[in-house]
Amino acid sequence: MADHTNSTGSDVGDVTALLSARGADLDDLLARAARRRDEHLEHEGRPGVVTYSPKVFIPLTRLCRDRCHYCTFATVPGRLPAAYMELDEVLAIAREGAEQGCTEALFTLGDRPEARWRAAGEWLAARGYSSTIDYVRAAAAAVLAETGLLPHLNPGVMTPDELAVLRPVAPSMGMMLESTSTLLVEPGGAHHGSPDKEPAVRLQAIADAGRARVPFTTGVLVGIGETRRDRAESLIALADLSREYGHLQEVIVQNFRAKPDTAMRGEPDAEFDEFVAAVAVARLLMPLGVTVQAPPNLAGELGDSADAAEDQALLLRAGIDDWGGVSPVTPDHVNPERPWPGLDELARITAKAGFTLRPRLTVYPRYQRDAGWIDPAVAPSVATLADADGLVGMPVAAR
Ligand SMILES: O=c1nc2n(C[C@H](O)[C@H](O)[C@H](O)CO)c3cc(O)ccc3cc-2c(=O)[nH]1
Ligand SMILES: C[C@H]1O[C@@H](n2cnc3c(N)ncnc32)[C@H](O)[C@@H]1O
Ligand code: MET
Ligand code: SF4
Repeated sequence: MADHTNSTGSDVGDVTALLSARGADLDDLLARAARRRDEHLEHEGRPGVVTYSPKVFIPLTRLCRDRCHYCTFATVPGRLPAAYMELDEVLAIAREGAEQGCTEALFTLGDRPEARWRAAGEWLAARGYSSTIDYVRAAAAAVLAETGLLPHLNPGVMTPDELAVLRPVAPSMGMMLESTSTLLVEPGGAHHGSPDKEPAVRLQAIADAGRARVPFTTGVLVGIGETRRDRAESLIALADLSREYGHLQEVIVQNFRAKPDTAMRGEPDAEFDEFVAAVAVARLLMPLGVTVQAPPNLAGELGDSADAAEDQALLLRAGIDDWGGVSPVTPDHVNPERPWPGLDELARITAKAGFTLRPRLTVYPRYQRDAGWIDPAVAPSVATLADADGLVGMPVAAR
């Protein structure tokens, strides 16, 4: 096999060419991707169904040892009331989510802040936690026990030991690959100063999650300075990991949106056609059974709901089958300037494209059906929320 051909036979050059499709070629690409999505939904036993996860967002800590140039989430101790949220604050958000019909508690946080910030280490030590991951475990266990919401853990790079510790308190976890580009870690690149964004480290962590049999969410961030070829390599790498371990339940294709207070504030947002082509290529490369997700709140010009609706329709044409977590309670703390569309609006746009919008759990139906994916300690919590299809049954508050 030639160097440029990966193990599953996708040629990096061919995939790169697909990513540059425009005009009639882009229309063809989208049509192929849409057919593949329909085949995927048929394969999963839910034809015509596009999903979302009703969630609350729990930003357990906004301190981080990394310095991604696009990120507005990470900050310094002086700008925060405390290094971490207290357990009662976490539970208050989860309880409100339960009342509003949410089934997911998304824990998204900075990577290993205690390695950089004294305030983080002190906060943890004062409460008897040995690390951020140790506190994530405690907070997820409390949410599960007190509210029934299912934790989806997105704490950055996890070691095999950490995956093992977290598995009993969460039916699913995730971490974006972002990109396989090593250039981004060099001076001037978006990942310079972010040791956890080293591509080899991230690929290893995703493989480790597969070996630990954790239903896993990953994806790529489009428009952070990577080339089309990098993007092709990134998506091929994810398809390969999916084939090897079977743990990739969903691949997120997320478009970079410049934030005012970040190093990349002056960079243009990802061009939408460029992004949509990446969504379609992700769909064509992933094995059947892998969901392709794009967030609805990063579509369209800020504040222009007609434009957002147009972009969302384009994402459905490009083969997505899921909108990710959408919250009636909390903002998207990663993209705080971008509010969630209302669920009625999202259902309308989804219906206009010919699909039914349905809520799902953090862990997809096939991982509930197949043995060995969900830890016995958390399986009853999943079963309580799931309907016969493995999607959301009754809202938590109604139980
Ligand atoms: O609201 C957000 N949710 C994000 N999610 C959550 C996602 O929308 C859902 O929680 C998952 O689909 C699980 O249901 C992520 C989850 C991951 O595992 C990895 C990355 C992300 C990124 C975001 C994000 O930027 N904003
Ligand atoms: C949680 C995930 O959010 C994504 N993320 C972080 N910052 C931005 C941004 N400015 N625009 C879009 N996505 C972003 C990264 O992919 C990260 O892994
Ligand atoms: C706001 S990013 C949240 C998760 C983690 N810090 C990562 O980048 O992977
Ligand atoms: S994107 Fe994640 S890892 Fe990077 S600085 Fe922000 S919180 Fe830290």
